[in-house]
Amino acid sequence: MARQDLLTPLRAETPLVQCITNYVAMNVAANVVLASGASPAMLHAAEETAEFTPICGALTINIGTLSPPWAKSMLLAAETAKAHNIPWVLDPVAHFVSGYRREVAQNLLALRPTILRGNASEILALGGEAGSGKGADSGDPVEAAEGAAQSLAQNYGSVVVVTGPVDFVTDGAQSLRLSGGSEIMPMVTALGCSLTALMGAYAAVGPAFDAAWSAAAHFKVAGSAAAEKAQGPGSFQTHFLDALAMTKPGDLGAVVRA
Ligand SMILES: Nc1ncnc2c1ncn2[C@@H]1O[C@H](COP(=O)(O)OP(=O)(O)OP(=O)(O)O)[C@@H](O)[C@H]1O
Ligand SMILES: Cc1ncsc1CCO
Ligand SMILES: [Mg+2]
Repeated sequence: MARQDLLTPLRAETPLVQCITNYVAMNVAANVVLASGASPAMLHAAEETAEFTPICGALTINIGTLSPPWAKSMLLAAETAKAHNIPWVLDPVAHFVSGYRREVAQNLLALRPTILRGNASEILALGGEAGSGKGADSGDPVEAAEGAAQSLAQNYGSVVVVTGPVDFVTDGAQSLRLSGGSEIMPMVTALGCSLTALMGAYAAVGPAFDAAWSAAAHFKVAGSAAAEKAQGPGSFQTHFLDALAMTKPGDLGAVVRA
């Protein structure tokens, strides 16, 4: 029997999601969350966290264009979300490229994110294994990071998602894979960051494991549909937003594999 996705509650509840993300992804991610059926707010000032984070359905944190004031906001927002039982998602972009970034990523991970999403190189390195990441881009196959994903899930109580040609989702006990999408997707910047934001939206309306695979499946379904119409990375972006909006509840289970 097909798994029940969370697209119906997402569109019914249109949750407010605080997305602390990088300068590259801000606009892309806000459009992705809106097109999919939720309400993004790209607020990151530490001074606003105490009032704003508690009224959100979820929080997402992406360290893509990290600097000290942002790191302070991220840690404060994650602590606030935890204190209010609000689900939060961590995207440790390129955390292995510097000691500073590694340290901030570890401090955030220690706050036990509800969902951790990264590409294979990011998840391998978080698990303490050597990878071949090139900045924000992955240089490793998803399968190579499955063991690290399972260990991280068990150690931090998080659902861990590794994205790539086939996505891997695990909570340390149960795992599944998602096929589909398009080879054009890694040629468009910030789609992974946008998926992280969408995972927050889904986490606001259902359990973490279902939220993680529903969001990842929404991207796979819309990515396949957009690729049929796109002529390249430029037109793909437009078709992808349209396809996210046109995806229907019940469409998502089709890309799930054991
Ligand atoms: N070769 C591929 N074929 C199909 N889908 C892909 C492929 N590569 C990535 N994707 C999809 O693209 C989306 C983004 O995943 P990706 O692993 O590229 O994130 P990322 O490296 O963190 O991206 P970024 O840092 O640019 O935001 C996911 O939905 C993933 O399933
Ligand atoms: C290209 C890039 N550089 C820092 S963050 C980002 C967006 C994709 O992760
Ligand atoms: Mg990324």
